[in-house]
Amino acid sequence: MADDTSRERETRAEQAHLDAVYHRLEEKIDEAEFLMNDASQRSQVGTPGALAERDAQVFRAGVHLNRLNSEFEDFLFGRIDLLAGADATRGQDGAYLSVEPAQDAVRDDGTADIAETLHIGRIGVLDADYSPLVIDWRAPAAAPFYRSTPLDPGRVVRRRVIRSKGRRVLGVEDDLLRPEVTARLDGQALAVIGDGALMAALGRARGHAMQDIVASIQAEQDLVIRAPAASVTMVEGGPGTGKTAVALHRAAYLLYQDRRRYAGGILVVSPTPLLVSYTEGVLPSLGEEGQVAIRALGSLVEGAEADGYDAPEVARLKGDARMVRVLRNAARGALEHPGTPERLRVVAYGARVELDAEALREVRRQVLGGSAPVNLMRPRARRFLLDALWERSGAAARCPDDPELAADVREGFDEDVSSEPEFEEFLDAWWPELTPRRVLAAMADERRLAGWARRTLPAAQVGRLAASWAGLDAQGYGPLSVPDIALLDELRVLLGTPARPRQPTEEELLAELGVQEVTTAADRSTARRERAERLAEERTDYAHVIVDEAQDLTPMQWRMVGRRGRQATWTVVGDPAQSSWTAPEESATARDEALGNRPRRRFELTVNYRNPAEVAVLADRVLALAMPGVEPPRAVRSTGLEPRFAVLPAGSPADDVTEGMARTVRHEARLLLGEVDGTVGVVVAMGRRAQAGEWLAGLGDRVVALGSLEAKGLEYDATLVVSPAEIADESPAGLRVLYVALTRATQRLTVLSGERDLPDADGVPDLLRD
Ligand SMILES: Nc1ncnc2c1ncn2[C@@H]1O[C@H](COP(=O)(O)OP(=O)(O)OP(=O)(O)O)[C@@H](O)[C@H]1O
Repeated sequence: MADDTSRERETRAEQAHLDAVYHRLEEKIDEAEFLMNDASQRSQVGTPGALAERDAQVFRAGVHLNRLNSEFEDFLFGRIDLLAGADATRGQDGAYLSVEPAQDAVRDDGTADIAETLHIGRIGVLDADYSPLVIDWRAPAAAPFYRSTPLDPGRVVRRRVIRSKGRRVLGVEDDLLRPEVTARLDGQALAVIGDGALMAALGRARGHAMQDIVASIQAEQDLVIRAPAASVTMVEGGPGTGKTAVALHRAAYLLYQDRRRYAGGILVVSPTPLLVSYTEGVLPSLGEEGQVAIRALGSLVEGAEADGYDAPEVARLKGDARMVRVLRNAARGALEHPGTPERLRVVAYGARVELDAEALREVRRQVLGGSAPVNLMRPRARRFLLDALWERSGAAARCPDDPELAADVREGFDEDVSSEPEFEEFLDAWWPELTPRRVLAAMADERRLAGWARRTLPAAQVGRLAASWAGLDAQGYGPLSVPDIALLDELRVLLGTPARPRQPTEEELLAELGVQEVTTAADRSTARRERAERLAEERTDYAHVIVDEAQDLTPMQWRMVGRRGRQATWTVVGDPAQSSWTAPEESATARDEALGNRPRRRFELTVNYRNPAEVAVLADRVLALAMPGVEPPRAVRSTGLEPRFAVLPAGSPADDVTEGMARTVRHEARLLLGEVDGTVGVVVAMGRRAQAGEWLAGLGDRVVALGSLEAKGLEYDATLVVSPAEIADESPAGLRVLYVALTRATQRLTVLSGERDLPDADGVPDLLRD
């Protein structure tokens, strides 16, 4: 361990490097600004070639300035000191390419010289002489910063994490990867400061936003982040192993590595809006914005947004792949509605022709014999109606023998009928253009739904399903739950969207009027940006799709997500032991269908960075009940703070809200708030969500109440888990949901039991006893 003076000396040395980096950044900002000015002066020139060049320059300089001006909390965060490499070629970023040390890098007496020092940061910066001042964390030369371990150090002797804020270096933490070597740098012995950066990072207080882990990515995580973008990268790992963090860093890595390819957009699918807002800041902190869309499962369909939950049995039905058949029937059946006309009367060639209800039913049956989406069958419906009318009119019998003449007569008949406004009105009412929402609204009618679900869903469950949509109006607007969004997406495909004549753009209208467009470069760049934003919003097919908490996607949700990455490469991260979906095998089948026969690469993460060992031990008992035989991840940290067990006041039945329960939860939450600097999460059964929010009123914004399903993916410095038995009993996947609840704490855990939990004399509930 180094003394204070060497700590100060090392910090000062890093400060000098950071000063040099900022000096260089300022030079580059000046250069970029000069380019911008120069470009705008060239706008006077006015030839088309010069204008295009000016636009390109302004664009490049703008991007550059933007990146340099970004507020980086710790722009420079790492450093590695390396032995001489086995070969002496340099890569594009000025660093030596060799991963392995030269044979004579370490002398026989165990001494060695540091041959190269690399600083690692959020973006790369070259000095004026093209030597690397900072290496981008995603560049190949930065990989040893993450990959080297004492077992396999490669050229790295010392790995250093630099903590800084703005332009000030606050401190350094070192790991010595070759403790057996006595290394010298510029003639001085290599100092080693602190106990390593990982523990320092893990111990810090949490806020309501996830932090990036760029300074302390571990080797097994780095393998995933930098895995080649081959078809499907599957990552499994227990709670707290960094799956979400790794997935987000991988998005940034892919963009760095092949920006052109991923300009097609990266979609990150997250289970809840809470997790979306928790993770949203990570990519901007890595210097990436714009190309990555993080969306909750309830926000994947344009124009519909849901964050509500259904009762477990209803959610189970809505997620089941059998819903496809029900929806197909509904999409067709919903063509008939209370106002559907039962008779078609037209005048053709001066005579009245009529189709009655029976005839219309037969025509509808024939039209639906096709396989096209329902809304796209309208032209077919028109044709079949005309055929039926022609048949009924008897005109066929009076037709001339000459086929050409006969065709003319028939064409005249069709035109005659079609020109009647009544015919169009009839068609609109008889084959209306359906929207997914309208069909969902139709499914709220239990009798109709029973017909569409016959032979598919058990009759006894249809009523509950229909009742879940009772709040929708006839157009399908009203409260939606998250599983409804996948149903709307399926309906969107089953119904299809008829092509509409394209509206001319404003520019085209102006051009038609002979008006010359007069715009500035700034106007055009705004227009370009707006167009890009609009495209991003409308985008439904991505170049890469990352699915977080993949174990929770229902078969219907896999179908929805699969449609967004038909040509994509994929990263799928999850943990079967945390699945709140009741039929995980069905989900796995649906996942395999969505991913098709693309080759898979599998990775496993094995270390729990979130929970202290004291918390993990307790959670592992529930894991053993929920998934016997599954190996839990290894917790790397221990705090010496045992979880606390408290019991609700005697006589307050756990399934009845009482003053006592409210008081106890409040009291325990307050205790935890006093014990940690950061956040406190109070996790209750879904049925208690609303009440729990009220219990905590006035305790400030460091504490939040969560239903068990909402806790997915999140973490808090301290967690209060209220009645494990209530959480476990709430659904067939309840034990796995409880496992999620128990693995949210980074420091402290309190478990509060009611009578139903059968606590022992120490207050330990039945489910958590050894
Ligand atoms: N290498 C690392 N350095 C510092 N912190 C890390 C590292 N890896 C993970 N963490 C931290 O551990 C915590 C858990 O990470 P994350 O939420 O990504 O795990 P997860 O596997 O997605 O968990 P869960 O399955 O419970 O959702 C986060 O606070 C994350 O910042």
